[in-house]
Amino acid sequence: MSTSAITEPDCFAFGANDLSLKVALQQLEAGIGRVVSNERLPLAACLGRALAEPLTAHLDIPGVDSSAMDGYAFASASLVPGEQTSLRLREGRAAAGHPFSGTIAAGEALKILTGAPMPTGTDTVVMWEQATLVEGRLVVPPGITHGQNRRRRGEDMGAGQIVLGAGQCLGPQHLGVAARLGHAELNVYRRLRVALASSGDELAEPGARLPPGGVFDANRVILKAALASLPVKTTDLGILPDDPAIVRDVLIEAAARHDLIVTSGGASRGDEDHLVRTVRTHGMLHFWEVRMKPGRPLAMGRLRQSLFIGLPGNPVASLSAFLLFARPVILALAGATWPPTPFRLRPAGFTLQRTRRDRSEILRARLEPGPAGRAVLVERQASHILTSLVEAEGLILLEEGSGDIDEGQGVPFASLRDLGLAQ
Ligand SMILES: Nc1nc2c(c(=O)[nH]1)N[C@H]1C(S)=C(S)[C@@H](COP(=O)(O)OP(=O)(O)OC[C@H]3O[C@@H](n4cnc5c(N)ncnc54)[C@H](O)[C@@H]3O)O[C@H]1N2
Ligand code: MOO
Repeated sequence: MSTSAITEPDCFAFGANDLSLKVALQQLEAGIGRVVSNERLPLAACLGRALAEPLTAHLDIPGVDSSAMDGYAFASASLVPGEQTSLRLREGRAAAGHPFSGTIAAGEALKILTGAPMPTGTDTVVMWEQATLVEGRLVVPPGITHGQNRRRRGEDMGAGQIVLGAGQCLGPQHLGVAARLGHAELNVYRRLRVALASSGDELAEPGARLPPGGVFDANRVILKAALASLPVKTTDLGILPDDPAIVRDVLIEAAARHDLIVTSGGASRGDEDHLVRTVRTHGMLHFWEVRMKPGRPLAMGRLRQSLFIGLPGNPVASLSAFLLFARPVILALAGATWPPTPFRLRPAGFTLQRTRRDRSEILRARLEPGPAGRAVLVERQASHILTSLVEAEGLILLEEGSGDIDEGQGVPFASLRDLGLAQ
């Protein structure tokens, strides 16, 4: 597969270990590049893909001046200012797809339907509800302005204008823009090949019998669903046991066929944290240990041809780290533009004494109803409390160094939707 602007062999190898969240994100944004090549696909298959080249309008849209309403077209110069005007109604009509071929003279009007090209000699449309027909003549009330109800040629898209930038992830509206310009295909980047695994002997598949001390695997379900909205093709590697030989074989095999391996669990330094050890032994590993809570044990590296992101095991930490770090990285690897920060200041509906200012804190919050929309914290904030992400509408990010929070003070809040969760 041919690639260009390929990511450095070890693109995570900058200022590893003990980074602030802000610096870590800045370094990733600067250091991560696309690793996928491009292909031409029919429009319907382009949904969710990143556009590989800018899309420039080669036509004016609308292609001609046309009517925005059902009514009557005439020249505004035919109207008597401040008074009602009687115009001679011409035979025939202009309809969408059926232009009127004649010319409308001064003092005349023609029936016109929404979307119809403006007949020669006309520049203004009165809606039929506002006009009256009196003995074959059209009476137009005062107050109709020049150009009213007329759509101008090229006012949506002008020929030569860039309407979609390269790297744009294509949603239904973007496909619509391409279709409106007459494109049946687009040049898009291939999907990033992502392998996803969970790790830990305690984990069991939902639906299976739970052994004593077992935990149903929630992270893989969450992450697979979150990946589904990105331009990736996910391979599910299942649950990796706490067995170094198996972990090694599965990861090395996956590395040969994927651009990126994403795992959760086994990311810290416990006896059974084999994932990171495998990557360190057979590839390159950077324990980032980003100064944030939750999500500090965030491992990044490379295993053979594949990049590696090791997310922490606690479900809230895993999803927060995925949304803040893995998602933008995946988008960039897949040729999409790095997403702008979704955090916006909201008034705090709480007070908080910050005991540790040497790390960023990610808190789950919801917005109070009403125009003020104060952000209030959900009650339980520990990183194993998965239901906190159901109670929450979004995350508050308190950067390291920032002080206590007083009620009413602006705090950076991003909705889960803006962070990339579809629902
Ligand atoms: N001595 C230290 N202990 C721990 C540290 C530390 O810095 N020093 N960090 C703590 C933090 S913070 C976190 S987060 C966890 C992360 O550790 P791991 O990534 O190695 O995660 P595990 O130990 O495998 O699991 C942690 C926790 O999460 C549960 N888990 C794991 N995977 C899943 C899954 N797929 N679905 C649901 N739940 C999962 C697992 O059962 C554990 O309860 O380490 C702390 N310890
Ligand atoms: O990442 Mo750990 O979950 O901070 O608690």
